[in-house]
Amino acid sequence: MMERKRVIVSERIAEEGLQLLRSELDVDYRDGISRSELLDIIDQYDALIVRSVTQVNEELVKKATRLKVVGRAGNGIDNIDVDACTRYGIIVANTPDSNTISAAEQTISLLLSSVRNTAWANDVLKAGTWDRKPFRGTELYGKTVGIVGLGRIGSMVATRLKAFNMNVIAYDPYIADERFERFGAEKKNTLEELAQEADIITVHTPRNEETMHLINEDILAVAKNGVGLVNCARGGIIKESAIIEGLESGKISSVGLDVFEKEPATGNPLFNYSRVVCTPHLGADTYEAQKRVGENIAEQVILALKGGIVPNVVNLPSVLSEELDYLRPYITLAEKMGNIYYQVEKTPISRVEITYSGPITINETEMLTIGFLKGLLEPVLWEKVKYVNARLMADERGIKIYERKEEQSPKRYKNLLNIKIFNQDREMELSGTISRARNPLLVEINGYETEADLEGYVLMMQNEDRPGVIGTLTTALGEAGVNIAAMKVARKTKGETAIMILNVDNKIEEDTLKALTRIDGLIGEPKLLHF
Ligand SMILES: NC(=O)C1=CN([C@@H]2O[C@H](COP(=O)(O)OP(=O)(O)OC[C@H]3O[C@@H](n4cnc5c(N)ncnc54)[C@H](O)[C@@H]3O)[C@@H](O)[C@H]2O)C=CC1
Ligand SMILES: O=C(O)CCC(=O)C(=O)O
Repeated sequence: MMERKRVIVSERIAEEGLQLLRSELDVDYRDGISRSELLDIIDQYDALIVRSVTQVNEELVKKATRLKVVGRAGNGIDNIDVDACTRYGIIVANTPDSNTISAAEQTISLLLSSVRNTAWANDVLKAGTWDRKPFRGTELYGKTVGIVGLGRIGSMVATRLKAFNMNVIAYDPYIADERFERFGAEKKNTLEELAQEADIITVHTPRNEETMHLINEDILAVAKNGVGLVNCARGGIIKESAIIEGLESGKISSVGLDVFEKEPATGNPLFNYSRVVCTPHLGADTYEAQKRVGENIAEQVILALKGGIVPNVVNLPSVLSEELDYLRPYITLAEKMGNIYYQVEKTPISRVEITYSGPITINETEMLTIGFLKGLLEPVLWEKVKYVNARLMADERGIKIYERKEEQSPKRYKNLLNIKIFNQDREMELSGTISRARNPLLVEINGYETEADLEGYVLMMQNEDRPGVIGTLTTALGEAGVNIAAMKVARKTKGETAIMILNVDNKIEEDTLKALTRIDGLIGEPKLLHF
């Protein structure tokens, strides 16, 4: 029986996700495991599932010799060194759509409770004082909310706040104008412009070098007096020391925070301010979101361990799942075409030119190129090359890749992949498509037209185009106990050279291959390829 793959789950995920994992994998559920223990044992696992606390950095990845996939049960990936994972060929997958509704609702909750002093009043009342004076709040009606980052969550916040009759303005330099229109947000070209007009600013960007302390003293200096702030994205996007300054000066009148510069946050100086409402990173903590997140990450990790192409891989181009279903056979085709070169040649490659043609070009073809590169490098790098690091590895080897798309296929096949591989002396040219049964088909090699299945063992050789050569070869194979499943012969000009491509049922031993070279009329060494 095949040994089950092992996954360690280092933070709390929903039971539904755990159940799914247990149906296929050996699961170690170690919520809250110490860093040192995780570092000690990580080399025993094929997969790691984390939330926002576990730091998946180079230190961990280096020790994780078996690790194939890191599943981020959630959205933000700022606790994961994606580049390090990519270098080590580890897939990073997350669940970007599973908790966005909850995060948007938590934003609204923090916004309302901060402008109405709900948490502060709650504390005072429960401590025994009935007093209404200090807690007078402000309405949202007719006010302006400034949304920084109009992505998945920012746009949900926009549509929800419209229902409060708020005027929505937004700053997001990376999206098309059409998106502002779609969510009824007035576009602001600079953060300063947004700050000057907003009564409340809420941030919904990822945290990175560019967005760390995005809202700082300088932005607050141009903001309206009495501005409200909400951060349900990542700690530090609004600079905490600037918030304190603004609260002290009266510039800021309310703050809602779900996230902090340092988490877990205990004893944060912001906790001393009554006008600051805080929650311990609860944006995604609803039953619904956690069920979705848990199930989704479990599905992706299982799929990744089976070698499948996973929908939300962070270190691969994103492809919609319906698109992926259509592209999958072409990715396999590209991978198998790539697999040919180093099984036939031993010379380093300088350049590859790939032309995609036909209706397939409407789609994002990046995954096909990645599949090709993975297949290309596999015979030399074995298991070290994965989809996630294939481009990087090709780059490290100085292989330049040029890609083109043509609407019309130049041949009778609807969709065609034409690949030219150049080494210092010559070029190998391959064309391929997929068959009706959606299997990979090589339709041309170095100008010889053929139709060969790239499956199992494939024998390729050149021969003189004259009577008797094929017969002698097939007899020799038969005598060696090799069964031929399919055979294609192709020539360019009658009487010159031809090529033969044979699908055979079993591996051909070295001695038999050597013996074939002695057949009169065969040119060069026959090559046995395996797919
Ligand atoms: N509190 C919580 O529990 C949760 C927090 N989050 C956090 O919410 C944030 C947003 O998540 P999504 O909406 O899913 O991300 P998203 O990727 O869909 O949207 C982010 C938007 O920010 C924009 N952006 C990037 N840099 C910017 C900049 N310098 N200025 C203005 N806009 C910029 C992008 O163009 C994009 O439209 C992330 O930081 C995520 O980690 C997500 C889920 C739960
Ligand atoms: O609850 C969590 O794991 C954190 C959620 C979050 O911040 C995210 O998904 O980005």
